[in-house]
Amino acid sequence: MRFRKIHGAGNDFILFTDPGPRAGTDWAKEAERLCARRTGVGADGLVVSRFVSPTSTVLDVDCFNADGSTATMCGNALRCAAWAAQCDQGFRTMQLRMAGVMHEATVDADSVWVTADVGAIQPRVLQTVINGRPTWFDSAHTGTEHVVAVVENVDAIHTEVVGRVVRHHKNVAPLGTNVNFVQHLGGQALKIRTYERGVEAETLSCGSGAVAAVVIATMRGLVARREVTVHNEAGEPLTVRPHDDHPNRAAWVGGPVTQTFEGVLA
Ligand SMILES: N[C@H](CCC[C@H](N)C(=O)O)C(=O)O
Repeated sequence: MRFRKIHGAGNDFILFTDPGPRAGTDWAKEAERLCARRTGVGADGLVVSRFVSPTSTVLDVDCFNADGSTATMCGNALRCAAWAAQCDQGFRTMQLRMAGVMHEATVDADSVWVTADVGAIQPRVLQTVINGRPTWFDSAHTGTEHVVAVVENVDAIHTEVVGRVVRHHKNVAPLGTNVNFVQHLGGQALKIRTYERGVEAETLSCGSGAVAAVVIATMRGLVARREVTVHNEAGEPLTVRPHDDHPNRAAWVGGPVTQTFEGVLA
């Protein structure tokens, strides 16, 4: 079976495009096996993308985290699936359905954009001590669970240590959460580090996390409600801007997509 190894601004995936019916495939188990960095292909997640019909521009996209859990939303996986569809079929705009939610996508020369729904926001959902300082996290649902702490310097944080504690905090049980640390760089620019649930590690970028960061930074008055650049560990920033038709309920997130290689499973 052929696959693409592809990343959206450093968030890397094993992507299967139109893999046929494959009725017996346990994709969750395959995600765990193939995402393993040493014994598999290595990735943050496994993505299966299928056109709903041969003539349609609608794709069904399933995303599994490296631990086999299902991601209800993954902005970077959607961006990678849209890039691949453009590459294979030539469509520049399409719709992508993930976990029953429809997303729009646009493929430009150097960026791939997808929409993320913005749901409930809960200020001060939990507090923990970071480097001796009590720090609040706000939550923002952007298709999946995210909490965001605004800090002075994201580079001073032991992301994996704090991320793991917050991810399991009783106030976000039983689902847990993705954990974002955000620094305001001034103007319309943020810097982010994300600990991802399901990968159980820091990833180099996170689309829905970038949207959550912008939602919280806007709520706190740090940035204005227009385009924001979100710098990440990959050094490949994502751009987040409000959706033109319903700016309070959805955002576009865009940035680079890179195919690293294609392969055939043994
Ligand atoms: N990296 C993803 C989010 C994955 C979410 C996943 N970790 C979960 O909540 O299950 C993104 O680009 O939006």
